[in-house]
Amino acid sequence: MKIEIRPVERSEAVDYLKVLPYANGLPNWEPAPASWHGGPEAWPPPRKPATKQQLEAWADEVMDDHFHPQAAFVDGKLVGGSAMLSLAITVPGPGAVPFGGVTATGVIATHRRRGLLRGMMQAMFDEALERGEPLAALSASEGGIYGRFGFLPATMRSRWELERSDARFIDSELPAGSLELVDAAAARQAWPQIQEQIRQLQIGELTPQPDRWDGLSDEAAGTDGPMRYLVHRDAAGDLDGVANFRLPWSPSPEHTGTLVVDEFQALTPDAYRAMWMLLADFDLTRKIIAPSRPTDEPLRWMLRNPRAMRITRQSDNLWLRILDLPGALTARAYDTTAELTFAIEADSMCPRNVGVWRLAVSPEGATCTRTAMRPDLTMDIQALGSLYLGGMSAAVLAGAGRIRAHRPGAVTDVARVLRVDPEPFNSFGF
Ligand SMILES: CC(=O)SCCNC(=O)CCNC(=O)[C@H](O)C(C)(C)COP(=O)(O)OP(=O)(O)OC[C@H]1O[C@@H](n2cnc3c(N)ncnc32)[C@H](O)[C@@H]1OP(=O)(O)O
Repeated sequence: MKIEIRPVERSEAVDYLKVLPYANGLPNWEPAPASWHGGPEAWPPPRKPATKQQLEAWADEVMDDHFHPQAAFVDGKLVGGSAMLSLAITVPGPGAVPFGGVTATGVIATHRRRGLLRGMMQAMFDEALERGEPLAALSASEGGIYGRFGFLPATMRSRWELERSDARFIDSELPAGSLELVDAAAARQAWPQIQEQIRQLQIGELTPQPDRWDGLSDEAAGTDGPMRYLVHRDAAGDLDGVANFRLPWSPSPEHTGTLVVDEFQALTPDAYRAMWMLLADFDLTRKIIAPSRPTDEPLRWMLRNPRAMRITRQSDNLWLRILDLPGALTARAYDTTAELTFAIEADSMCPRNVGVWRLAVSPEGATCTRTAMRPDLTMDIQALGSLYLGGMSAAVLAGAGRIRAHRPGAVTDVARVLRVDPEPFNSFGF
């Protein structure tokens, strides 16, 4: 049996797509909005296998400059594929760091558990390092697969519900500014404007694909009901918030009167408050559901009864992997002056990360160099990826045995250096 792992050529791109679940009409994404919103939609959603024409069109897309597909061949037959998408993520600073986003991954059932994904992952890590991307990231289809490749969650997300009758606010006065329901064409214009400003402010947010909002429409899709679009303008008339929401139709009474907020971004606390005050008290609805939101949602603290906002699901969101340790740690900013020495004992896929490192940070910048000093702590490479954006608690990772302190206070020092507020969040995947 001859195994070959190498980049995909255009003549092989349709074969590459055919090993991926979505090309076969299978669900390939566990936490899809439909399953999260808990509405009447069947799960998995019905999907048709891709047509010949669709496959050819996608094949052209996968040869794009930002998409880097790898394939596994066994005795000359393409049996597995995985790809990295060159993207950027907002890090503390703020600034954006390029990363390789792992996506479109599958190995056919007869060839699984033989190391083919591991081989493709190694090839993608090596290519990302050559392109100068110090990080890799992904959304995981299953939680048990990607830890062994050095990934761990760095952002989380929550699904919550609120009964409309409980949506009473501590301050019921609407902030200055105006709300407007707009059509899809206006929403397609509003989203890139708002998202670009959010991206610069929100740690963990990703650079969107240029066509990200092309699909917004006023037409109904299945039982979902048509998407509705809400925008907010400040007192000067400048756009500062946008939301997409639906009122799903259903023959079953328990699903009627639900308002689902699929996307929501606000640039200011006033826009945030005004938009939620409208959406949470929408006539002819009984319940509001937000399927994918940051875990530190301020709306809870706008309510007279904070307990009324019920988290019904919490999940990992973006999994991060440090490929180039000094490159990654010096690419983000720090608002404190401190020094940390830490050891990474093992990293078989990126061996240059192994060693004892001295990280010296200040608001002016950071250096990260190898040192012969005794480390303050030892951590695994997964823990460092999880801590990198500032959202994960060092104490929790120490409690889990992923960080071992060699002097008192070392774990608290890591938290002081890396932690951010509010929590990092990416509002979409790839
Ligand atoms: C980022 C994304 O794109 S998410 C989408 C991922 N795709 C899917 O889930 C589609 C269905 N699954 C598949 O196609 C395949 O099982 C893949 C792509 C997930 C894994 O491909 P494989 O070639 O079988 O993985 P490979 O053999 O390299 O596995 C490496 C290790 O992961 C383990 N592993 C692989 N898949 C799984 C799994 N689903 N659950 C638990 N462990 C797994 C293997 O046992 C192996 O363990 P070891 O290193 O301890 O020996």
